[in-house]
Amino acid sequence: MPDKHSNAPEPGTKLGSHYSRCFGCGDDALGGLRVSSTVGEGLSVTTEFTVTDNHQGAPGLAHGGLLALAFDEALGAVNWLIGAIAVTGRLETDYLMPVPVGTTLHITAQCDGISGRKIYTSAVGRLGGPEGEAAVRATAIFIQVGVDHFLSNGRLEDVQEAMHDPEQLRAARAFEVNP
Ligand SMILES: CCCCC/C=C\C/C=C\C/C=C\C/C=C\CCCC(=O)SCCNC(=O)CCNC(=O)[C@H](O)C(C)(C)COP(=O)(O)OP(=O)(O)OC[C@H]1O[C@@H](n2cnc3c(N)ncnc32)[C@H](O)[C@@H]1OP(=O)(O)O
Repeated sequence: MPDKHSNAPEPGTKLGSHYSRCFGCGDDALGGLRVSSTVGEGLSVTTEFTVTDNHQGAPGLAHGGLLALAFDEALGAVNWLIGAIAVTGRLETDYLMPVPVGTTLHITAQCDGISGRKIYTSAVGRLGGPEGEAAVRATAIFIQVGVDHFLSNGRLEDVQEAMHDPEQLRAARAFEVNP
């Protein structure tokens, strides 16, 4: 297990968005999920995702791909706690129960271990409250990358815009990154 980063936020802290145009958590992403994660105990976070009319895959039911997105976001937020910049290498989801429109999925995500650049994470999403029945489970492997991953692969105009966004700089500082 990795150590918690010395500058990791305290339990109960809302992490905010890591990028304002992120379709999972950003305020500037049209139609995005806008989920936010809160630091939990140890190397865990909690994330709530309320399913709306816009998230349907079948009548009245959430689309599995959007649920996977919410989990990608929750699992990715765990990396804040260990101060690692990482991208999703693998994401696996188990859909245990249908998730109806109007319900809130209470996701708890945690770090399970680290090996070289690989960060192993897992999460469960419950309906009806944080102690409710498990509806979705997910595991993911994040791969640690340097900031050059974004600088050399991202679209230049978006990278430049992000570098002038004070919120992005705040997120980058949390990772001791100087963009
Ligand atoms: C402009 C300033 C930006 C500043 C940013 C600042 C802060 C960022 C902050 C915040 C983050 C906070 C929250 C995040 C919330 C949500 C996150 C969403 C994340 C995403 O949504 S992100 C998009 C989807 N994601 C991709 O777009 C990845 C595309 N991909 C690649 O870019 C490469 O593929 C890469 C880099 C993954 C690896 O490439 P590579 O060449 O660097 O490394 P290599 O292949 O050598 O692998 C090294 C070791 O990882 C193992 N490994 C590799 N791939 C694996 C896989 N798929 N499954 C299992 N293990 C895998 C190997 O087996 C080896 O393991 P071993 O060492 O044991 O052999």
